Amino acid sequence: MCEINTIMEPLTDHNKYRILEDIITPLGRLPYEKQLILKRNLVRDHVELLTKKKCKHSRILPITPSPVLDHYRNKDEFNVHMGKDGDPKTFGFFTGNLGNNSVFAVSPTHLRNVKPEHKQVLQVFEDFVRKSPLPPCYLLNDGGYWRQILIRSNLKGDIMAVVVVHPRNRSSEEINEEKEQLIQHFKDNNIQIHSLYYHLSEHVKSTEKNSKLTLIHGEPYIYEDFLHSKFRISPLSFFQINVKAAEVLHEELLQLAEFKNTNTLLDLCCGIGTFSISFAKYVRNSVGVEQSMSSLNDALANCSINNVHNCFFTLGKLEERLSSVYSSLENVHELVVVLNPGRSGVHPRVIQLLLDYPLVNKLFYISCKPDNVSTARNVTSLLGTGKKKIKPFKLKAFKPVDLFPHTLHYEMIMHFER
Ligand SMILES: C[S@@+](CC[C@H](N)C(=O)[O-])C[C@H]1O[C@@H](n2cnc3c(N)ncnc32)[C@H](O)[C@@H]1O
Repeated sequence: MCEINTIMEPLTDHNKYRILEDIITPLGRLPYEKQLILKRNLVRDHVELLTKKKCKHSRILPITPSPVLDHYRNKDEFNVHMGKDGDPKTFGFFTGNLGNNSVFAVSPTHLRNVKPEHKQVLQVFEDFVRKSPLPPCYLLNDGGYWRQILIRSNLKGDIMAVVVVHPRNRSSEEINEEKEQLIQHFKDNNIQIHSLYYHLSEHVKSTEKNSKLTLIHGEPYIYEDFLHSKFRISPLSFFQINVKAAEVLHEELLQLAEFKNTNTLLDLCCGIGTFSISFAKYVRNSVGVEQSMSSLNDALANCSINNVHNCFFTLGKLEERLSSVYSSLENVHELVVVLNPGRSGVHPRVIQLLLDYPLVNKLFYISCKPDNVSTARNVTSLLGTGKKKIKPFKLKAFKPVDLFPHTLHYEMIMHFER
């Protein structure tokens, strides 16, 4: 599924790159110091929204800047649509207005947060698709084939690409021929792809559960050096997009958490295990919960790669697994919870389970979208349900970290205790 960036100004072939910059990197023309001042004010607004103006501003710690400003995105999804120049096989971000049927794909060429290597892979892939006799797929029922390319990379420059196509009723011979030609095309253009996958998907949102992902060239994984560990990343696993700033986020959390070697860390929404594994040496043990099989398998592999033996991981949705995780905990003295869900927060049941469990007294809620309504609901519930028997949490501090320079986004660590 792809987001459409709605615009007011009519899009033309001349203004398309500027408009895309204004949408994706709206702060990009300001010096970084000014961007941080603006974000500081944004953080205050969000804190007022989250706490209904009840929080003292002194609890808001200064925003930590990102150590890298440009070309930091290690993952991009480019979808196909009509280009403003009339080319029906244009890959990029969708811009326009669904209401009057004027959606166009605009190439990321001018975006300063996108890596040049990603732009180059995209360009070579788009050339291939434009020469292909197979049509683009804008809608699931339009008979088209080419849909999307997902490009990710590590700091070393290894590239992983996932080409998403709609198989229709094309024969496997025809699809295999397309795959071979694509591999050859990348070689002919001197593009080295470390891992090249093909994803046959008949669904709006292509996931590991609903459709088949096949490695067609190279190695199955890329690896990233992160803090003092090494992390395996599968094509559909979550990994923070700005690696160097994510390291800063982990360091900030480490300072706030003041872990003791008697602590058990509950790493909720643990992804490929970066919190558990990075903090393994500071705590007695940790338990991670994650709903994505691909991320969880990476987390397990990452423990062995890093020789870590005190982290345990369990697969499932938090709202379904948390009670049994509590039951499995043995000799726990002090729990520290790190909850790091996606932009829409967690199910209210998760918050209730956290409130109900007497050993949860220190909790860090990390959000990339603190102004989201569901996140705000999660925070409000943690601060008090109105039920007398349940002790609510207090907010000790807000620590924003800028993971997304030039955009209006940042990560917020919210420190709760009771
Ligand atoms: C923002 S990512 C954070 C991952 C990890 N903490 C990190 O920093 O790399 C959110 C993760 O939560 C997982 N997730 C989202 N909702 C979940 C749920 N209800 N139960 C378990 N995991 C969930 C997603 O699959 C994703 O891997």
